[in-house]
Amino acid sequence: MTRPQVYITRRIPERAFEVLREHAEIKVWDSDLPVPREILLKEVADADGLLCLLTEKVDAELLNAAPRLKVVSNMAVGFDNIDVAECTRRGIPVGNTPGVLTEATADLTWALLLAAARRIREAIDYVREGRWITWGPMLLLGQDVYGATIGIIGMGRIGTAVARRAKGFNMRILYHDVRRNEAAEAELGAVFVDMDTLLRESDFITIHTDLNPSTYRLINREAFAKMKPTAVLVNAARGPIVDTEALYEALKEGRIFAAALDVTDPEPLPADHPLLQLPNCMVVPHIGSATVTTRNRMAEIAALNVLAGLRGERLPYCVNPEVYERAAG
Ligand SMILES: NC(=O)C1=CN([C@@H]2O[C@H](COP(=O)(O)OP(=O)(O)OC[C@H]3O[C@@H](n4cnc5c(N)ncnc54)[C@H](O)[C@@H]3O)[C@@H](O)[C@H]2O)C=CC1
Ligand SMILES: O=C(O)C(=O)CO
Repeated sequence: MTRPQVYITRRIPERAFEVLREHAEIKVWDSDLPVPREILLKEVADADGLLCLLTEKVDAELLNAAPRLKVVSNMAVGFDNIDVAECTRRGIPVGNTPGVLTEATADLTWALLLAAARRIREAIDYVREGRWITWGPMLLLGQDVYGATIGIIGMGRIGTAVARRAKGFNMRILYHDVRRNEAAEAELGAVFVDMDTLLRESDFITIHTDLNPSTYRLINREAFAKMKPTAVLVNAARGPIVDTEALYEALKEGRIFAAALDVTDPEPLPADHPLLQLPNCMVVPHIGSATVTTRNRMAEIAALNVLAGLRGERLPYCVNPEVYERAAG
């Protein structure tokens, strides 16, 4: 019997290969850089399963090039790179990797929040550049975190994990979401507010929504105009949720204190991008889930999703479960 073919779009942790090896023929784009689109379109021609990353656009063009595809498995929790409706229309289940990266991403969010509040990037440059002559009463003054107000936009898995850490800093926790999170309200004393209140009252604003039409450029010029001049913005969700030009203006003109970004629009940000020249902006290269354990677990779940899809079983983590209702109906 011929074995199913799986295409993996990047070098990923070995754990994925351990799960799949005895069940499928695996072909991998064995590189740390993304597979060029024209090669991807050729490689999926005989693929039964696709294990891809957030850097690959899975759209009608790709699906047309992959007539045998039975499953698309994203090694990420976010799936805005995938045309899920088109996959569903074609009866293809789509998998993602929720939960296992929640704590790592919340940790990174806090690393960014603290570093931006206390101007750590500027402080490191200051020492490296040999400018550290003495203790300075007015040197590199930042913002207090302990006891401040944090505003969390998107109180899902990661938003809630960020809020848990905020409890340890004795913070007042505000949140906004399209639905109430009563568990977070009960456990953490988080207070549900409208966006305006969150923007006006928060000392720290941190974004944890998925990217969808309602969150695209949610943080725009009008939003920045409502923030405190001492506010710190953190984005570890998706770049396009923040309007980059509006952010640049707000930082440059001192309308907010600082920003720290794990994700950008465009992504990657070119090395000569004006945002990177600003002392009050800190950017890291989308490393929210980048710990050894987390990436191993993401690879494992992504592979288990592929395996289930190849066998015609329900994916352990499926973003379009309606695909099964269609099949049953
Ligand atoms: N920087 C990184 O490396 C990582 C980034 N992410 C991003 O974080 C996102 C969130 O992940 P999870 O917490 O696991 O997802 P989740 O689905 O548990 O939480 C997302 C929350 O956003 C809310 N939401 C959606 N639209 C909204 C709107 N217009 N206004 C307010 N709230 C809205 C949802 O109701 C939900 O509660 C992912 O979709 C992904 O894009 C996730 C992991 C790592
Ligand atoms: O999982 C995601 O959505 C990421 O952004 C990377 O872990």
